[in-house]
Amino acid sequence: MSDILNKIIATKREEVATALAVKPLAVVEAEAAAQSATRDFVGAIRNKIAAGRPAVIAEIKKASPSKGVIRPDFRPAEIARSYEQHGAACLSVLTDRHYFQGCPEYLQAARAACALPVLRKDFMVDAYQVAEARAMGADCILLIAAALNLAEMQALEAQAMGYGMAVLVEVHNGEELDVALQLKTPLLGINNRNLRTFEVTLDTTLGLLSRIPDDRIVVTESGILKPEDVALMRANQVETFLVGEAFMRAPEPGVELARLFV
Ligand SMILES: O=C(O)c1ccccc1NCC(=O)[C@H](O)[C@H](O)COP(=O)(O)O
Repeated sequence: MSDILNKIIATKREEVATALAVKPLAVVEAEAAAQSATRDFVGAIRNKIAAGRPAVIAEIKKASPSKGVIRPDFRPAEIARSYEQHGAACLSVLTDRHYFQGCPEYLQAARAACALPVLRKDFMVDAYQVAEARAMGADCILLIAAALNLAEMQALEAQAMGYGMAVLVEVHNGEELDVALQLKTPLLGINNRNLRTFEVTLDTTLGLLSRIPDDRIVVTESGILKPEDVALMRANQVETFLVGEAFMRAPEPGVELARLFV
């Protein structure tokens, strides 16, 4: 249990146990079922690509384990509006409190401020969190292959899809990719950041590309900082991007989105 990903996963299991004692799963499931319809996360990405534009999943995060506080003056609703105004396809909102200084209320505020579909960016280890994600309004969840086995991912994927949510499955190496490709979701994220060492290289995406079937949408995640990074990915037919830090450090995040993705 020494690396950060293992620590985060251990914290998540504790959080679920605590939450279950306060609010039973059946109650959260009822809240999830009472939510209004999901927004089409995959459709929003496909529409951008069909229009010849890169599809940007624009992240809203205050802090991270590798970078500390990134955006001290943090206003999720304003950021969401700025992203929408400047052409984001979707949002990704950190809801983890302990490591990212996020919370469910940030997701709710961001989603209420715009019409974009929203990913609950958190570390899913239990069915309880999937129900919670829908109950807070999320349109998509993240499954990290480094943190789950195939049976766990399949069960969480089926549950999410049962709620009408999309699933972004995330890998960092070929072994994880082999497992992830057994899921149904078309959204295949390649995280350029090693979540155990924090090392970031875009070669991670480039190295796995040839192994991904054409029916998947590759999402390159982390470390996209400048127009040259975007150009490199697009030259390799990667058209979907998950970007956080570069936008979060800019005075107006949407303006930076437009600058990076000209
Ligand atoms: O970013 C971290 O420090 C981190 C540590 C442990 C687990 C996950 C972590 N980050 C999540 C992400 O991968 C990023 O938020 C996302 O891909 C955006 O990356 P960036 O554009 O580099 O902010």
